[in-house]
Amino acid sequence: MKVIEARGLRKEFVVRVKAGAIRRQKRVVAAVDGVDLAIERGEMVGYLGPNGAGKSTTLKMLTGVLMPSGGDVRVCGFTPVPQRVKLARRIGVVFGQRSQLWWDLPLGDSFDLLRHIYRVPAAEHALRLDRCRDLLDLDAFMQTPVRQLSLGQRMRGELTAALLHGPEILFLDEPTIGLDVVSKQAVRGFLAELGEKGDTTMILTTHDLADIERLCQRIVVIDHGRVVHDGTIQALHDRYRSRRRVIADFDEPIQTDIRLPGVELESSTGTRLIFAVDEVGPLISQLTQIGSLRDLSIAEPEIEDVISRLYLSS
Ligand SMILES: Nc1ncnc2c1ncn2[C@@H]1O[C@H](COP(=O)(O)OP(=O)(O)OP(=O)(O)O)[C@@H](O)[C@H]1O
Repeated sequence: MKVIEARGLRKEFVVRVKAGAIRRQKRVVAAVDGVDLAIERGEMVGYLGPNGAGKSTTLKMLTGVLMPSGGDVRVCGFTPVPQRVKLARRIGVVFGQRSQLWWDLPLGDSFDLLRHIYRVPAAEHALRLDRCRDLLDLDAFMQTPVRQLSLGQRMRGELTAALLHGPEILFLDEPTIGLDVVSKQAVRGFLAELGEKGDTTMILTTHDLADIERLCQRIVVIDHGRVVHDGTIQALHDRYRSRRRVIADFDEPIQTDIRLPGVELESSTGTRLIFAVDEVGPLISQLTQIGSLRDLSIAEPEIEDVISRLYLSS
């Protein structure tokens, strides 16, 4: 069952641009320019794109914060802006840059208030909160006013706040931005576990590709407001012919003129040779013949490489 369906989704903004020394002219820019999106229940989708590509604007339209300029959109069967109140009960939102907590109240009091706002039965609320307290280690700062929390603590609080009413879809805009390594791992681990249960759909924007590798089976890449890729990470590697790297270290400085189909020498620095390869086997048998091999490692293609190539080419 599809929980998000968008066809030709579009958002235009009117901006003022310089036209001469003093004069400013109005110009219409399409931040989102005809996006089609169909997301099934339980999917975890990474929504990627360079700065200004239109990611946040899309999420704002899907969550009922912004009115689209064109196209059709349904989320959980609702049209987001006119049915925003009904939709709010079915979705959870975490915008890394903004808070849904009460700054002056202890974190735990924000959770109580949210229970009343969403009218969640006490037992259900307690069950979900217990789980978050446990998995996100909240106990040490439940009584701390939100304004005194560190960013990592606050983000764990934000995630909890977004989940207490049991949403079907979780929208996450940069959920790990600015977090240290440990907090990032805690947040990713928590989201991965939530995703594995299969009843929460997640759509997440991030510039941290480790989030995507850990969490998303599918990625949608947007640039200049248009979708330029929609599929698995593997499909992206296939499309851009991402190749594995073979790193060979020799006991003595070495030069080689190995020529094999699908093998390219990327760098040669003294005792180290680095190759980009389609197939590892034939190269390795040649390497063992040309010198005394000290160490050999094979690196899988980096998602960063392929995404940056995609941004550059679109
Ligand atoms: N309220 C607004 N008024 C005018 N232009 C806007 C407004 N909001 C966004 N834009 C423009 O729309 C485009 C898309 O912005 P958006 O915030 O959706 O990008 P993004 O992909 O989320 O970027 P980032 O990765 O930097 O957060 C940008 O060019 C931005 O300047």
